[in-house]
Amino acid sequence: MKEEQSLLLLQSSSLFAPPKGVKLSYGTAGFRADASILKSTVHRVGILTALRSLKTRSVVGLMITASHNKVTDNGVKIVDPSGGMLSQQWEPFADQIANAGTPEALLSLITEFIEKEKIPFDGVQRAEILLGRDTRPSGESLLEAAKQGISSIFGAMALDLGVLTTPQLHWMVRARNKSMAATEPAYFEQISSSFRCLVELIPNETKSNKMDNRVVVDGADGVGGEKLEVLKNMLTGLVIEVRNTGKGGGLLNDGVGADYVQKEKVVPRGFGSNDVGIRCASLDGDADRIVYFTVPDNSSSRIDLVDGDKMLSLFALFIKEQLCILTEEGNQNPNNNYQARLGVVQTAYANGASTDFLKQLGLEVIFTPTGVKHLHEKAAQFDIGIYFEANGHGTILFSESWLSWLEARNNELILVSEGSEQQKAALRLLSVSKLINQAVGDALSSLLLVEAILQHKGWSIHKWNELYQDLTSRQLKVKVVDRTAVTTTNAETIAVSPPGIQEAIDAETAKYPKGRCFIRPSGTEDVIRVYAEASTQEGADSLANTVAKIVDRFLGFGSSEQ
Ligand SMILES: CC(=O)N[C@H]1[C@@H](OP(=O)(O)O)O[C@H](CO)[C@@H](O)[C@@H]1O
Ligand SMILES: [Mg+2]
Repeated sequence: MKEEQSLLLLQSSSLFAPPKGVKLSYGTAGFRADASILKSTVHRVGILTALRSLKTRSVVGLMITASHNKVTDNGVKIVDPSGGMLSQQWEPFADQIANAGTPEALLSLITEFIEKEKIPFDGVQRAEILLGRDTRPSGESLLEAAKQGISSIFGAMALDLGVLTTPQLHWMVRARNKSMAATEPAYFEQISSSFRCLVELIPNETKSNKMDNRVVVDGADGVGGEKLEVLKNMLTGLVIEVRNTGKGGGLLNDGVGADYVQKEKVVPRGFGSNDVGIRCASLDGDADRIVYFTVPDNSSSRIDLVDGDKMLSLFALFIKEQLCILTEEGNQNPNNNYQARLGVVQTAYANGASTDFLKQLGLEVIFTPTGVKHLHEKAAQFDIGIYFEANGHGTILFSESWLSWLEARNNELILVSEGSEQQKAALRLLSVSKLINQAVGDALSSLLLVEAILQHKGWSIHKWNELYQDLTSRQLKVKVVDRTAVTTTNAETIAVSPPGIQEAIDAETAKYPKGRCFIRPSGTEDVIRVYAEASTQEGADSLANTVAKIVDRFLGFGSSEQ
Protein backbone atom coordinates (compact mmCIF):
# COMPACT_ATOMS: atom_id res chain seq x y z
CA MET A 1 0.00 0.00 0.00
CA LYS A 2 1.34 3.44 -0.91
CA GLU A 3 2.28 5.74 1.94
CA GLU A 4 -0.29 8.42 1.02
CA GLN A 5 -2.97 5.75 1.15
CA SER A 6 -1.89 4.57 4.61
CA LEU A 7 -1.83 8.15 5.87
CA LEU A 8 -5.28 8.81 4.48
CA LEU A 9 -6.68 5.71 6.21
CA LEU A 10 -5.05 6.65 9.52
CA GLN A 11 -6.25 10.23 9.29
CA SER A 12 -9.81 9.31 8.42
CA SER A 13 -10.04 6.57 11.08
CA SER A 14 -8.72 8.82 13.82
CA LEU A 15 -11.93 10.85 13.45
CA PHE A 16 -14.05 7.75 14.27
CA ALA A 17 -12.98 6.23 17.57
CA PRO A 18 -14.72 2.91 18.34
CA PRO A 19 -16.89 2.72 21.48
CA LYS A 20 -15.08 1.33 24.52
CA GLY A 21 -15.92 -2.11 25.85
CA VAL A 22 -18.30 -3.05 23.02
CA LYS A 23 -17.70 -6.07 20.81
CA LEU A 24 -19.71 -6.10 17.61
CA SER A 25 -20.25 -8.97 15.24
CA TYR A 26 -21.52 -9.19 11.65
CA GLY A 27 -24.63 -11.17 12.58
CA THR A 28 -27.67 -12.53 10.75
CA ALA A 29 -28.03 -9.25 8.87
CA GLY A 30 -24.87 -7.17 9.28
CA PHE A 31 -23.91 -5.05 12.29
CA ARG A 32 -26.72 -3.82 14.51
CA ALA A 33 -26.65 -1.84 17.75
CA ASP A 34 -27.87 1.33 19.37
CA ALA A 35 -27.31 4.01 16.69
CA SER A 36 -25.28 6.17 19.09
CA ILE A 37 -22.34 3.73 19.11
CA LEU A 38 -22.26 2.83 15.41
CA LYS A 39 -20.34 5.65 13.69
CA SER A 40 -16.92 4.00 13.77
CA THR A 41 -18.41 0.66 12.70
CA VAL A 42 -20.15 2.22 9.73
CA HIS A 43 -17.01 4.15 8.78
CA ARG A 44 -15.05 0.91 8.79
CA VAL A 45 -17.73 -0.93 6.84
CA GLY A 46 -17.39 1.90 4.30
CA ILE A 47 -13.70 0.97 3.93
CA LEU A 48 -14.56 -2.72 3.74
CA THR A 49 -17.19 -2.09 1.05
CA ALA A 50 -14.62 -0.27 -1.08
CA LEU A 51 -12.25 -3.24 -0.67
CA ARG A 52 -15.04 -5.64 -1.66
CA SER A 53 -15.71 -3.60 -4.78
CA LEU A 54 -12.00 -3.67 -5.70
CA LYS A 55 -11.74 -7.39 -5.06
CA THR A 56 -14.79 -8.27 -7.15
CA ARG A 57 -14.12 -5.53 -9.74
CA SER A 58 -17.83 -4.78 -9.52
CA VAL A 59 -20.30 -2.38 -8.00
CA VAL A 60 -21.32 -3.25 -4.44
CA GLY A 61 -23.85 -1.75 -2.02
CA LEU A 62 -23.97 -0.46 1.54
CA MET A 63 -27.28 -0.23 3.35
CA ILE A 64 -27.94 1.58 6.63
CA THR A 65 -30.88 -0.07 8.38
CA ALA A 66 -31.91 -1.95 11.50
CA SER A 67 -35.02 -3.38 9.84
CA HIS A 68 -37.58 -4.41 12.49
CA ASN A 69 -35.51 -3.25 15.48
CA LYS A 70 -36.55 -0.22 17.49
CA VAL A 71 -36.10 3.23 16.00
CA THR A 72 -33.10 4.10 18.20
CA ASP A 73 -31.14 1.14 16.83
CA ASN A 74 -29.45 1.18 13.48
CA GLY A 75 -27.24 -1.10 11.44
CA VAL A 76 -25.13 -1.54 8.35
CA LYS A 77 -24.75 -4.32 5.83
CA ILE A 78 -22.95 -4.91 2.58
CA VAL A 79 -24.59 -5.99 -0.67
CA ASP A 80 -22.43 -8.22 -2.89
CA PRO A 81 -22.24 -7.70 -6.69
CA SER A 82 -24.86 -10.40 -7.31
CA GLY A 83 -27.32 -8.36 -5.23
CA GLY A 84 -27.09 -10.93 -2.42
CA MET A 85 -25.59 -10.62 1.04
CA LEU A 86 -21.85 -10.18 1.66
CA SER A 87 -19.94 -13.42 1.08
CA GLN A 88 -19.73 -15.22 4.42
CA GLN A 89 -15.99 -15.66 3.91
CA TRP A 90 -15.54 -11.95 4.54
CA GLU A 91 -17.60 -11.82 7.74
CA PRO A 92 -14.72 -12.69 10.12
CA PHE A 93 -12.70 -9.82 8.63
CA ALA A 94 -15.68 -7.49 9.06
CA ASP A 95 -15.70 -8.47 12.76
CA GLN A 96 -11.99 -7.90 13.12
CA ILE A 97 -11.94 -4.43 11.63
CA ALA A 98 -15.09 -3.34 13.46
CA ASN A 99 -13.41 -4.23 16.75
CA ALA A 100 -9.88 -2.93 16.06
CA GLY A 101 -8.92 -0.63 18.93
CA THR A 102 -6.74 2.03 17.29
CA PRO A 103 -6.32 3.47 13.78
CA GLU A 104 -2.89 1.78 13.64
CA ALA A 105 -4.36 -1.63 14.53
CA LEU A 106 -7.02 -1.07 11.88
CA LEU A 107 -4.43 -0.15 9.25
CA SER A 108 -2.36 -3.23 9.94
CA LEU A 109 -5.42 -5.50 9.67
CA ILE A 110 -6.37 -3.89 6.37
CA THR A 111 -2.84 -4.17 4.98
CA GLU A 112 -2.68 -7.84 5.90
CA PHE A 113 -6.10 -8.54 4.44
CA ILE A 114 -5.32 -6.81 1.14
CA GLU A 115 -2.31 -9.07 0.74
CA LYS A 116 -4.09 -12.24 1.81
CA GLU A 117 -7.06 -11.64 -0.47
CA LYS A 118 -4.87 -10.28 -3.30
CA ILE A 119 -7.08 -7.23 -3.61
CA PRO A 120 -6.03 -5.17 -6.65
CA PHE A 121 -4.76 -2.05 -4.96
CA ASP A 122 -2.85 -0.37 -7.73
CA GLY A 123 -4.88 2.82 -8.08
CA VAL A 124 -6.04 1.73 -11.56
CA GLN A 125 -9.04 -0.29 -10.44
CA ARG A 126 -11.74 1.99 -8.92
CA ALA A 127 -14.19 1.01 -6.22
CA GLU A 128 -17.84 1.92 -6.83
CA ILE A 129 -20.49 1.74 -4.14
CA LEU A 130 -24.24 2.38 -4.10
CA LEU A 131 -25.53 3.69 -0.77
CA GLY A 132 -29.01 3.52 0.71
CA ARG A 133 -30.67 4.04 4.08
CA ASP A 134 -34.04 3.52 5.70
CA THR A 135 -36.03 6.32 7.36
CA ARG A 136 -34.34 6.18 10.80
CA PRO A 137 -33.34 9.65 12.02
CA SER A 138 -29.78 8.42 12.69
CA GLY A 139 -29.46 7.26 9.05
CA GLU A 140 -28.18 10.48 7.56
CA SER A 141 -25.20 10.95 9.88
CA LEU A 142 -24.29 7.26 9.68
CA LEU A 143 -24.38 7.46 5.91
CA GLU A 144 -21.97 10.38 6.15
CA ALA A 145 -19.61 8.17 8.21
CA ALA A 146 -19.87 5.49 5.51
CA LYS A 147 -18.99 8.04 2.82
CA GLN A 148 -15.92 9.13 4.75
CA GLY A 149 -14.84 5.51 5.13
CA ILE A 150 -15.26 4.96 1.40
CA SER A 151 -13.36 8.11 0.46
CA SER A 152 -10.43 7.02 2.60
CA ILE A 153 -9.68 4.58 -0.23
CA PHE A 154 -8.17 6.51 -3.15
CA GLY A 155 -10.37 6.73 -6.19
CA ALA A 156 -13.42 5.07 -4.55
CA MET A 157 -16.74 6.49 -5.67
CA ALA A 158 -19.94 6.44 -3.63
CA LEU A 159 -23.33 7.09 -5.16
CA ASP A 160 -25.85 8.13 -2.49
CA LEU A 161 -29.32 6.87 -3.49
CA GLY A 162 -30.98 8.28 -0.37
CA VAL A 163 -33.92 6.60 1.34
CA LEU A 164 -34.61 3.15 -0.13
CA THR A 165 -36.04 -0.16 0.99
CA THR A 166 -33.30 -2.74 1.56
CA PRO A 167 -34.49 -4.87 -1.40
CA GLN A 168 -34.49 -1.84 -3.71
CA LEU A 169 -30.79 -1.34 -3.03
CA HIS A 170 -30.07 -5.05 -3.57
CA TRP A 171 -32.06 -4.94 -6.83
CA MET A 172 -30.14 -1.88 -8.03
CA VAL A 173 -26.71 -3.37 -7.25
CA ARG A 174 -27.65 -6.48 -9.20
CA ALA A 175 -29.06 -4.44 -12.08
CA ARG A 176 -25.99 -2.19 -12.21
CA ASN A 177 -23.67 -5.17 -12.51
CA LYS A 178 -25.78 -6.53 -15.35
CA SER A 179 -25.53 -3.17 -17.12
CA MET A 180 -29.25 -2.61 -16.71
CA ALA A 181 -30.93 0.60 -15.52
CA ALA A 182 -30.36 0.72 -11.77
CA THR A 183 -32.77 3.44 -10.72
CA GLU A 184 -35.87 3.54 -8.57
CA PRO A 185 -38.15 4.32 -11.56
CA ALA A 186 -36.69 1.27 -13.36
CA TYR A 187 -37.43 -0.88 -10.30
CA PHE A 188 -41.02 0.34 -10.07
CA GLU A 189 -41.51 -0.04 -13.80
CA GLN A 190 -40.27 -3.65 -13.81
CA ILE A 191 -42.41 -4.83 -10.95
CA SER A 192 -45.55 -2.94 -11.94
CA SER A 193 -45.39 -4.08 -15.59
CA SER A 194 -44.85 -7.73 -14.69
CA PHE A 195 -47.76 -7.50 -12.24
CA ARG A 196 -49.93 -6.07 -15.06
CA CYS A 197 -48.85 -8.92 -17.30
CA LEU A 198 -49.90 -11.52 -14.69
CA VAL A 199 -53.26 -9.81 -14.24
CA GLU A 200 -53.86 -9.77 -18.01
CA LEU A 201 -53.26 -13.53 -18.03
CA ILE A 202 -55.92 -14.31 -15.42
CA PRO A 203 -58.25 -17.02 -16.77
CA ASN A 204 -61.70 -15.78 -17.85
CA GLU A 205 -63.44 -18.16 -15.41
CA THR A 206 -61.88 -16.48 -12.39
CA LYS A 207 -62.03 -12.98 -13.88
CA SER A 208 -65.78 -13.13 -13.57
CA ASN A 209 -65.50 -13.99 -9.84
CA LYS A 210 -66.28 -10.76 -8.10
CA MET A 211 -63.26 -10.90 -5.90
CA ASP A 212 -62.31 -8.13 -3.48
CA ASN A 213 -59.35 -6.36 -5.07
CA ARG A 214 -58.56 -4.22 -2.05
CA VAL A 215 -55.72 -4.83 0.38
CA VAL A 216 -54.85 -2.69 3.40
CA VAL A 217 -51.13 -2.49 4.17
CA ASP A 218 -49.40 -1.50 7.42
CA GLY A 219 -46.20 0.31 6.37
CA ALA A 220 -44.62 -0.04 9.88
CA ASP A 221 -44.13 3.76 9.80
CA GLY A 222 -41.05 3.11 7.72
CA VAL A 223 -39.68 3.29 4.21
CA GLY A 224 -41.97 0.58 2.79
CA GLY A 225 -45.15 2.59 3.32
CA GLU A 226 -43.60 5.59 1.61
CA LYS A 227 -42.53 3.57 -1.44
CA LEU A 228 -45.81 1.69 -1.66
CA GLU A 229 -47.62 5.03 -1.94
CA VAL A 230 -45.70 5.57 -5.20
CA LEU A 231 -46.02 2.03 -6.50
CA LYS A 232 -49.75 1.72 -5.90
CA ASN A 233 -50.47 4.49 -8.41
CA MET A 234 -48.75 2.51 -11.15
CA LEU A 235 -51.07 -0.50 -10.78
CA THR A 236 -54.44 -1.32 -12.24
CA GLY A 237 -56.88 -3.90 -10.93
CA LEU A 238 -55.62 -3.60 -7.37
CA VAL A 239 -56.53 -1.05 -4.72
CA ILE A 240 -53.88 -0.62 -2.02
CA GLU A 241 -54.65 1.40 1.09
CA VAL A 242 -51.50 2.19 3.05
CA ARG A 243 -51.61 2.88 6.78
CA ASN A 244 -48.72 3.74 9.10
CA THR A 245 -46.88 5.46 6.26
CA GLY A 246 -44.55 7.30 8.62
CA LYS A 247 -46.12 10.61 7.65
CA GLY A 248 -48.67 10.68 10.47
CA GLY A 249 -46.12 10.97 13.30
CA GLY A 250 -46.22 7.26 14.25
CA LEU A 251 -43.01 5.74 15.56
CA LEU A 252 -41.20 3.19 13.36
CA ASN A 253 -41.88 -0.44 14.37
CA ASP A 254 -43.70 0.67 17.51
CA GLY A 255 -46.71 -1.63 17.81
CA VAL A 256 -46.65 -1.95 14.02
CA GLY A 257 -44.85 -3.90 11.32
CA ALA A 258 -44.40 -7.48 10.17
CA ASP A 259 -42.18 -8.59 13.06
CA TYR A 260 -44.63 -7.33 15.68
CA VAL A 261 -47.63 -8.82 13.92
CA GLN A 262 -45.97 -12.19 13.33
CA LYS A 263 -44.48 -12.57 16.78
CA GLU A 264 -47.28 -11.06 18.92
CA LYS A 265 -50.19 -12.14 16.71
CA VAL A 266 -52.19 -9.01 17.51
CA VAL A 267 -53.51 -6.14 15.33
CA PRO A 268 -50.98 -3.41 14.59
CA ARG A 269 -51.69 0.21 15.49
CA GLY A 270 -54.19 1.80 13.10
CA PHE A 271 -56.15 -1.43 12.55
CA GLY A 272 -59.16 -2.59 14.49
CA SER A 273 -62.79 -3.52 14.57
CA ASN A 274 -63.60 -1.76 11.28
CA ASP A 275 -61.27 -4.13 9.49
CA VAL A 276 -62.92 -7.43 10.41
CA GLY A 277 -62.56 -9.93 7.54
CA ILE A 278 -60.56 -7.59 5.29
CA ARG A 279 -57.30 -8.69 3.61
CA CYS A 280 -54.49 -6.92 5.49
CA ALA A 281 -50.70 -7.08 5.28
CA SER A 282 -47.82 -5.73 7.30
CA LEU A 283 -44.34 -4.71 6.09
CA ASP A 284 -41.27 -4.53 8.31
CA GLY A 285 -39.09 -1.44 8.87
CA ASP A 286 -36.99 -1.82 5.72
CA ALA A 287 -39.63 -3.62 3.64
CA ASP A 288 -37.88 -6.90 3.06
CA ARG A 289 -40.54 -8.84 4.98
CA ILE A 290 -44.29 -9.07 4.71
CA VAL A 291 -46.98 -11.08 6.46
CA TYR A 292 -50.72 -11.09 5.81
CA PHE A 293 -53.43 -11.18 8.42
CA THR A 294 -57.13 -10.75 9.04
CA VAL A 295 -59.01 -9.41 12.03
CA PRO A 296 -61.40 -12.29 12.80
CA ASP A 297 -63.79 -10.46 15.14
CA ASN A 298 -64.12 -7.16 16.91
CA SER A 299 -64.09 -8.49 20.43
CA SER A 300 -60.31 -8.80 20.85
CA SER A 301 -57.04 -7.61 19.34
CA ARG A 302 -56.21 -11.11 18.12
CA ILE A 303 -55.46 -11.70 14.43
CA ASP A 304 -55.44 -14.67 12.10
CA LEU A 305 -51.89 -14.68 10.80
CA VAL A 306 -51.01 -15.70 7.24
CA ASP A 307 -47.24 -15.94 7.48
CA GLY A 308 -44.20 -16.51 5.28
CA ASP A 309 -44.79 -20.27 5.26
CA LYS A 310 -48.27 -19.75 3.76
CA MET A 311 -46.82 -17.37 1.21
CA LEU A 312 -44.22 -19.98 0.30
CA SER A 313 -46.96 -22.58 -0.02
CA LEU A 314 -49.10 -20.34 -2.24
CA PHE A 315 -46.14 -19.55 -4.50
CA ALA A 316 -45.08 -23.21 -4.66
CA LEU A 317 -48.60 -24.28 -5.61
CA PHE A 318 -48.88 -21.67 -8.36
CA ILE A 319 -45.44 -22.35 -9.83
CA LYS A 320 -46.07 -26.09 -9.78
CA GLU A 321 -49.40 -25.64 -11.56
CA GLN A 322 -47.85 -23.46 -14.25
CA LEU A 323 -44.97 -25.91 -14.73
CA CYS A 324 -47.49 -28.74 -15.17
CA ILE A 325 -49.40 -26.80 -17.84
CA LEU A 326 -46.17 -25.89 -19.59
CA THR A 327 -44.91 -29.45 -19.89
CA GLU A 328 -48.15 -31.37 -20.32
CA GLU A 329 -50.18 -32.85 -23.28
CA GLY A 330 -48.94 -33.33 -26.78
CA ASN A 331 -45.48 -32.40 -25.69
CA GLN A 332 -43.47 -35.45 -26.68
CA ASN A 333 -40.37 -33.69 -27.88
CA PRO A 334 -37.86 -33.90 -25.00
CA ASN A 335 -36.29 -30.59 -26.10
CA ASN A 336 -39.58 -28.92 -25.32
CA ASN A 337 -39.82 -30.60 -22.00
CA TYR A 338 -37.09 -29.33 -19.72
CA GLN A 339 -38.34 -30.51 -16.31
CA ALA A 340 -37.36 -27.71 -13.98
CA ARG A 341 -35.99 -28.78 -10.61
CA LEU A 342 -38.28 -27.03 -8.17
CA GLY A 343 -37.26 -26.92 -4.52
CA VAL A 344 -38.17 -25.08 -1.35
CA VAL A 345 -36.00 -23.91 1.53
CA GLN A 346 -37.16 -23.29 5.09
CA THR A 347 -35.70 -22.80 8.56
CA ALA A 348 -36.51 -24.46 11.88
CA TYR A 349 -39.02 -21.65 12.49
CA ALA A 350 -41.22 -22.94 9.64
CA ASN A 351 -44.50 -24.23 10.98
CA GLY A 352 -44.45 -28.04 10.94
CA ALA A 353 -47.79 -28.08 9.09
CA SER A 354 -46.31 -26.08 6.22
CA THR A 355 -43.46 -28.56 5.79
CA ASP A 356 -45.96 -31.44 5.67
CA PHE A 357 -48.05 -29.55 3.10
CA LEU A 358 -45.04 -28.87 0.86
CA LYS A 359 -43.86 -32.46 1.05
CA GLN A 360 -47.35 -33.65 0.14
CA LEU A 361 -47.12 -31.45 -2.95
CA GLY A 362 -44.16 -33.64 -3.86
CA LEU A 363 -41.58 -30.92 -3.33
CA GLU A 364 -38.04 -31.22 -2.11
CA VAL A 365 -37.77 -29.32 1.21
CA ILE A 366 -34.36 -28.27 2.54
CA PHE A 367 -33.60 -26.72 5.95
CA THR A 368 -30.90 -24.14 6.71
CA PRO A 369 -29.95 -21.99 9.69
CA THR A 370 -31.81 -18.68 10.18
CA GLY A 371 -30.91 -15.71 8.00
CA VAL A 372 -31.66 -15.29 4.33
CA LYS A 373 -28.02 -15.58 3.35
CA HIS A 374 -28.29 -19.29 4.17
CA LEU A 375 -31.66 -19.85 2.52
CA HIS A 376 -30.71 -17.91 -0.60
CA GLU A 377 -27.58 -19.97 -1.15
CA LYS A 378 -29.55 -23.23 -1.06
CA ALA A 379 -32.42 -21.95 -3.19
CA ALA A 380 -29.94 -20.90 -5.88
CA GLN A 381 -29.08 -24.57 -6.40
CA PHE A 382 -32.47 -25.32 -7.99
CA ASP A 383 -33.83 -24.25 -11.39
CA ILE A 384 -36.60 -22.66 -9.37
CA GLY A 385 -35.84 -22.31 -5.67
CA ILE A 386 -38.43 -20.81 -3.34
CA TYR A 387 -37.32 -19.75 0.11
CA PHE A 388 -39.15 -18.06 2.95
CA GLU A 389 -38.60 -17.53 6.61
CA ALA A 390 -41.79 -17.86 8.65
CA ASN A 391 -41.51 -14.14 9.36
CA GLY A 392 -42.21 -13.31 5.71
CA HIS A 393 -38.72 -12.82 4.32
CA GLY A 394 -38.12 -14.70 1.10
CA THR A 395 -38.26 -14.85 -2.65
CA ILE A 396 -38.21 -17.18 -5.66
CA LEU A 397 -34.94 -17.66 -7.53
CA PHE A 398 -34.85 -18.72 -11.17
CA SER A 399 -31.62 -20.13 -12.60
CA GLU A 400 -30.20 -18.31 -15.63
CA SER A 401 -30.10 -21.54 -17.62
CA TRP A 402 -33.73 -22.43 -17.00
CA LEU A 403 -34.83 -18.87 -17.72
CA SER A 404 -33.08 -18.86 -21.08
CA TRP A 405 -34.74 -22.16 -21.95
CA LEU A 406 -38.08 -20.65 -20.88
CA GLU A 407 -37.56 -17.51 -23.00
CA ALA A 408 -36.76 -19.66 -26.03
CA ARG A 409 -39.71 -21.97 -25.36
CA ASN A 410 -42.06 -19.02 -25.03
CA ASN A 411 -40.86 -17.63 -28.38
CA GLU A 412 -41.43 -21.01 -30.03
CA LEU A 413 -44.90 -21.28 -28.55
CA ILE A 414 -45.75 -17.79 -29.77
CA LEU A 415 -44.97 -18.99 -33.30
CA VAL A 416 -46.94 -22.23 -33.15
CA SER A 417 -49.71 -21.57 -30.65
CA GLU A 418 -49.83 -17.99 -29.43
CA GLY A 419 -52.42 -17.60 -26.68
CA SER A 420 -52.50 -21.35 -25.93
CA GLU A 421 -52.58 -22.48 -22.31
CA GLN A 422 -48.97 -23.57 -22.60
CA GLN A 423 -47.81 -20.24 -23.93
CA LYS A 424 -49.73 -18.42 -21.21
CA ALA A 425 -48.07 -20.60 -18.57
CA ALA A 426 -44.64 -19.79 -20.02
CA LEU A 427 -45.43 -16.09 -19.99
CA ARG A 428 -46.75 -16.25 -16.43
CA LEU A 429 -43.54 -17.89 -15.22
CA LEU A 430 -41.45 -15.31 -17.06
CA SER A 431 -43.51 -12.54 -15.46
CA VAL A 432 -43.06 -14.04 -12.00
CA SER A 433 -39.28 -14.07 -12.54
CA LYS A 434 -39.40 -10.36 -13.33
CA LEU A 435 -41.85 -9.41 -10.61
CA ILE A 436 -40.24 -11.24 -7.73
CA ASN A 437 -36.91 -9.76 -6.63
CA GLN A 438 -34.05 -12.01 -7.82
CA ALA A 439 -31.55 -10.41 -5.45
CA VAL A 440 -33.24 -10.79 -2.06
CA GLY A 441 -36.62 -11.12 -0.31
CA ASP A 442 -38.74 -8.06 -1.06
CA ALA A 443 -42.02 -7.19 0.66
CA LEU A 444 -43.28 -5.05 -2.23
CA SER A 445 -42.75 -7.68 -4.91
CA SER A 446 -44.06 -10.45 -2.63
CA LEU A 447 -47.19 -8.36 -2.00
CA LEU A 448 -47.86 -8.00 -5.71
CA LEU A 449 -47.22 -11.67 -6.40
CA VAL A 450 -49.62 -12.76 -3.65
CA GLU A 451 -52.24 -10.36 -5.00
CA ALA A 452 -51.78 -11.57 -8.59
CA ILE A 453 -52.04 -15.25 -7.57
CA LEU A 454 -55.12 -14.70 -5.40
CA GLN A 455 -56.79 -12.92 -8.32
CA HIS A 456 -55.67 -15.67 -10.69
CA LYS A 457 -57.22 -18.33 -8.48
CA GLY A 458 -60.22 -16.22 -7.47
CA TRP A 459 -59.31 -16.92 -3.84
CA SER A 460 -60.07 -14.88 -0.75
CA ILE A 461 -57.45 -14.66 2.00
CA HIS A 462 -59.57 -17.14 3.97
CA LYS A 463 -59.44 -19.70 1.20
CA TRP A 464 -55.67 -19.21 0.99
CA ASN A 465 -55.33 -19.57 4.75
CA GLU A 466 -57.15 -22.90 4.57
CA LEU A 467 -54.37 -24.52 2.50
CA TYR A 468 -53.39 -26.14 5.79
CA GLN A 469 -53.98 -25.51 9.46
CA ASP A 470 -50.96 -24.12 11.32
CA LEU A 471 -49.75 -26.01 14.36
CA THR A 472 -50.03 -23.67 17.33
CA SER A 473 -46.72 -22.09 18.27
CA ARG A 474 -45.11 -19.58 20.61
CA GLN A 475 -41.89 -17.59 20.40
CA LEU A 476 -40.15 -15.99 23.38
CA LYS A 477 -36.92 -14.10 23.98
CA VAL A 478 -34.73 -14.55 27.04
CA LYS A 479 -32.07 -12.05 28.15
CA VAL A 480 -28.94 -13.87 29.27
CA VAL A 481 -25.45 -12.94 30.41
CA ASP A 482 -23.72 -14.17 27.25
CA ARG A 483 -25.79 -15.40 24.34
CA THR A 484 -22.76 -16.86 22.56
CA ALA A 485 -22.74 -19.57 25.23
CA VAL A 486 -25.45 -21.28 23.16
CA THR A 487 -24.17 -23.05 20.07
CA THR A 488 -26.34 -25.19 17.82
CA THR A 489 -26.24 -27.81 15.11
CA ASN A 490 -28.60 -29.50 12.66
CA ALA A 491 -30.05 -26.28 11.17
CA GLU A 492 -30.21 -24.86 14.69
CA THR A 493 -32.62 -27.48 16.01
CA ILE A 494 -30.16 -28.93 18.57
CA ALA A 495 -28.25 -26.97 21.22
CA VAL A 496 -24.73 -28.36 21.55
CA SER A 497 -23.75 -26.07 24.42
CA PRO A 498 -24.12 -25.41 27.28
CA PRO A 499 -23.87 -29.11 28.10
CA GLY A 500 -27.08 -30.66 29.35
CA ILE A 501 -29.45 -27.98 28.07
CA GLN A 502 -30.66 -29.99 25.06
CA GLU A 503 -31.47 -32.99 27.28
CA ALA A 504 -33.51 -30.71 29.55
CA ILE A 505 -35.37 -29.28 26.52
CA ASP A 506 -36.01 -32.77 25.11
CA ALA A 507 -37.41 -34.01 28.42
CA GLU A 508 -39.84 -31.10 28.52
CA THR A 509 -40.84 -31.35 24.84
CA ALA A 510 -41.68 -35.04 25.22
CA LYS A 511 -44.54 -34.09 27.57
CA TYR A 512 -46.53 -32.35 24.78
CA PRO A 513 -48.43 -33.99 21.92
CA LYS A 514 -46.86 -32.79 18.64
CA GLY A 515 -44.29 -30.94 20.76
CA ARG A 516 -41.27 -29.38 19.03
CA CYS A 517 -38.96 -26.87 20.63
CA PHE A 518 -35.54 -25.33 20.04
CA ILE A 519 -33.39 -22.44 21.22
CA ARG A 520 -30.76 -20.35 19.46
CA PRO A 521 -28.91 -17.09 20.01
CA SER A 522 -30.39 -14.22 17.99
CA GLY A 523 -28.06 -12.69 15.43
CA THR A 524 -29.78 -9.31 15.58
CA GLU A 525 -30.69 -8.84 19.25
CA ASP A 526 -28.91 -9.61 22.50
CA VAL A 527 -31.25 -12.49 23.42
CA ILE A 528 -31.76 -16.23 23.20
CA ARG A 529 -34.85 -17.08 21.16
CA VAL A 530 -37.16 -19.91 22.20
CA TYR A 531 -39.55 -21.50 19.68
CA ALA A 532 -42.18 -24.05 20.68
CA GLU A 533 -44.90 -25.89 18.79
CA ALA A 534 -47.58 -28.13 20.24
CA SER A 535 -51.06 -29.38 19.38
CA THR A 536 -52.76 -26.63 21.45
CA GLN A 537 -51.96 -22.97 22.08
CA GLU A 538 -51.87 -23.61 25.84
CA GLY A 539 -49.38 -26.42 25.22
CA ALA A 540 -47.15 -24.27 22.99
CA ASP A 541 -47.27 -21.41 25.51
CA SER A 542 -46.48 -23.65 28.42
CA LEU A 543 -43.64 -25.47 26.59
CA ALA A 544 -42.07 -22.13 25.52
CA ASN A 545 -42.37 -20.73 29.04
CA THR A 546 -40.83 -23.78 30.68
CA VAL A 547 -37.96 -23.86 28.21
CA ALA A 548 -37.41 -20.10 28.73
CA LYS A 549 -37.00 -20.91 32.42
CA ILE A 550 -34.52 -23.66 31.56
CA VAL A 551 -32.52 -21.16 29.50
CA ASP A 552 -32.58 -18.75 32.40
CA ARG A 553 -31.46 -21.45 34.80
CA PHE A 554 -28.48 -22.41 32.61
CA LEU A 555 -27.49 -18.96 31.36
CA GLY A 556 -29.49 -16.22 33.00
CA PHE A 557 -28.46 -13.48 35.35
CA GLY A 558 -29.64 -15.61 38.26
CA SER A 559 -27.24 -18.42 37.33
CA SER A 560 -24.27 -16.10 36.92
CA GLU A 561 -24.58 -14.98 40.51
CA GLN A 562 -24.46 -18.49 41.90
C1 LIG B 1 -36.85 -15.70 14.45
C2 LIG B 1 -36.68 -14.61 13.49
O1 LIG B 1 -37.65 -14.08 12.97
N1 LIG B 1 -35.40 -14.23 13.23
C3 LIG B 1 -35.08 -13.16 12.30
C4 LIG B 1 -34.07 -12.22 12.90
O2 LIG B 1 -32.88 -12.92 13.12
P1 LIG B 1 -32.36 -13.40 14.55
O3 LIG B 1 -30.99 -13.94 14.27
O4 LIG B 1 -33.32 -14.41 15.00
O5 LIG B 1 -32.39 -12.19 15.43
O6 LIG B 1 -33.79 -11.17 11.96
C5 LIG B 1 -33.19 -11.64 10.74
C6 LIG B 1 -32.91 -10.43 9.87
O7 LIG B 1 -34.07 -9.75 9.52
C7 LIG B 1 -34.13 -12.63 10.06
O8 LIG B 1 -33.51 -13.14 8.92
C8 LIG B 1 -34.49 -13.74 11.03
O9 LIG B 1 -35.43 -14.61 10.47
MG1 LIG C 1 -36.12 -6.34 7.39
